[in-house]
Amino acid sequence: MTHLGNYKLVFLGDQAVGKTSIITCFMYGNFDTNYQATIGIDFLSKTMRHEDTTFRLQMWDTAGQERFKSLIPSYIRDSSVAVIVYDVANKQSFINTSKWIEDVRAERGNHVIIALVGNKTDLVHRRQVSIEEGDNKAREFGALFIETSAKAGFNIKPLFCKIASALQGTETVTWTRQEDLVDVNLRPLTNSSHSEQQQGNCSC
Ligand SMILES: Nc1nc2c(ncn2[C@@H]2O[C@H](COP(=O)(O)OP(=O)(O)OP(=O)(O)O)[C@@H](O)[C@H]2O)c(=O)[nH]1
Repeated sequence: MTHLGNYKLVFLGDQAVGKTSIITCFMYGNFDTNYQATIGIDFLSKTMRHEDTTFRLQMWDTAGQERFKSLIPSYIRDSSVAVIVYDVANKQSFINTSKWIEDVRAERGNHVIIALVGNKTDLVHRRQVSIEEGDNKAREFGALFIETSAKAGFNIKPLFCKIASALQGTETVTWTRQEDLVDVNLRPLTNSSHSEQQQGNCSC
């Protein structure tokens, strides 16, 4: 049976890691090399279909700049998903994800899906964070994990499919079992990295 879920997603992470670019790629299938810092918080919404469910995703794109930090906690409080982004070519942005994850857990406990996202995989020769490091941190914090390139349109749709699968899981199980279910549900999707996903194509 088709039904509609309404979910709030908050995008967090350091300045210039690619939060806006990931959302723009997902929404419009394009990429802008010019950097325009997000001022405060931006809002976009998109409806996506996953299996027999239609999801309305309300996406809150936060600014990585320090001066806007005070705005963020109220958006964390309201969201059922936190997408925490780092740049695989910027080690410090990866280190700083721990603080974001801790903030989200402190506010929402287990009542939140956290997706850790290593962006800019196209910067192959500048990589400072391995897939293993990303995966280990995600496991440590009970988060989903995926690497993306907004520039190449790589793994962007699968990121949102992973999130949709996890949200579907939360409808049928209690929160304490959520992490088990996410593991089981998402295993087939983790293989999607063998080929670059075309924008608009959803592998799930
Ligand atoms: N090479 C490469 N560059 C990217 C990628 N994603 C984003 N960028 C570039 O990185 C810069 C910052 O991207 P944004 O999407 O604005 O980053 P942000 O995290 O939203 O930044 P704030 O709004 O300051 O928090 C821009 O110049 C983008 O073109 C990517 O996957 N690969």
